[in-house]
Amino acid sequence: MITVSNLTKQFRQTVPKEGRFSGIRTLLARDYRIKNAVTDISFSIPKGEFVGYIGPNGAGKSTTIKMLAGILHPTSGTVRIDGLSPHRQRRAVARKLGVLFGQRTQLWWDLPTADSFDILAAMYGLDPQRKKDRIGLLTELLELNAFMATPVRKLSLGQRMRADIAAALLHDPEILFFDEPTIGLDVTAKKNIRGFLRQINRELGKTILLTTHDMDDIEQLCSRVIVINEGALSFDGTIPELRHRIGLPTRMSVTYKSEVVAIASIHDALNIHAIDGRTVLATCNREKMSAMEALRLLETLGEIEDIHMEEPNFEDIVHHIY
Ligand SMILES: Nc1ncnc2c1ncn2[C@@H]1O[C@H](COP(=O)(O)OP(=O)(O)OP(=O)(O)O)[C@@H](O)[C@H]1O
Repeated sequence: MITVSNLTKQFRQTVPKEGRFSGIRTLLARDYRIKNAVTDISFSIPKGEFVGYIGPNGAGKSTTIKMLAGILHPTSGTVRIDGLSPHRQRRAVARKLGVLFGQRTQLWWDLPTADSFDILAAMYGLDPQRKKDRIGLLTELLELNAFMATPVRKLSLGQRMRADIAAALLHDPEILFFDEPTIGLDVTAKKNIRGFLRQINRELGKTILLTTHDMDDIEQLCSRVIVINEGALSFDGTIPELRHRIGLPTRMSVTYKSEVVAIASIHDALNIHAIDGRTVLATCNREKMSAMEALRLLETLGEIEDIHMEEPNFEDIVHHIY
């Protein structure tokens, strides 16, 4: 459904001047440098998949999305959406795509929310019955009823995001690009938005590419994650595969019934980090040793009263790949 082959985007950036009147001199200067925002990335996304597209600030995520949506033209390489070029067949591709940029709204700020849907429906050429059906379905799905008559500028951020998601879905596109749909939301609003995104993928069968800095979004929603770093693709696979690749150890805190005698090491895959009276802090490499084996070895140090195990969290794993 989405095929990206050797995609590259370079920007020409002005080299800033230093010293007196640097602002004006930079404006007048003709010195440029080439910035490789996206370098030779390839991936394909089949219909119905929910893919997280992540990377640190400035990694090239928005630049990629803009090329996928036909807003930017690649320096080299190709993008195909159902076999079509987003840049050359922009209109046909626009019918297949819904795009949301969480930091900006595509709704009309001073108009009631419903009026924005009317304008968008006219732009997409929806006939009156189709428009009624689509707005009815999306109002129910995204719980928009309470604020359809409210001007967009008066909506809470969570309401505005729901209205923007509805706007992206109005023409019933097959593919959705969501760029930071949970940015700035409180925990409850985030949970709600995640619920809607899950429904849009699972119940409406839409293909979703999600960009976010919130790793809970990725962990809770995406079956696959693509990581981009300094413009280059650094990982493409499932979350368990990413955990396996980074292989961070499991942390264990063990409390014994009596004080533990200091010991340097028990096994290569089981590191003892600290012993404090009756408590031992250890890490276990789960690639090399099961939790049961670790427990058996820890039992050789004394009678265990309590044990607390902490799997590496997804944020730490991602931090290692960035
Ligand atoms: N129009 C432009 N002209 C020049 N450089 C640009 C332009 N757009 C983006 N860049 C540069 O390309 C790089 C990638 O930017 P991009 O916005 O794609 O990153 P991002 O991964 O979306 O970052 P963030 O998470 O901060 O939104 C950055 O170094 C950015 O400064």
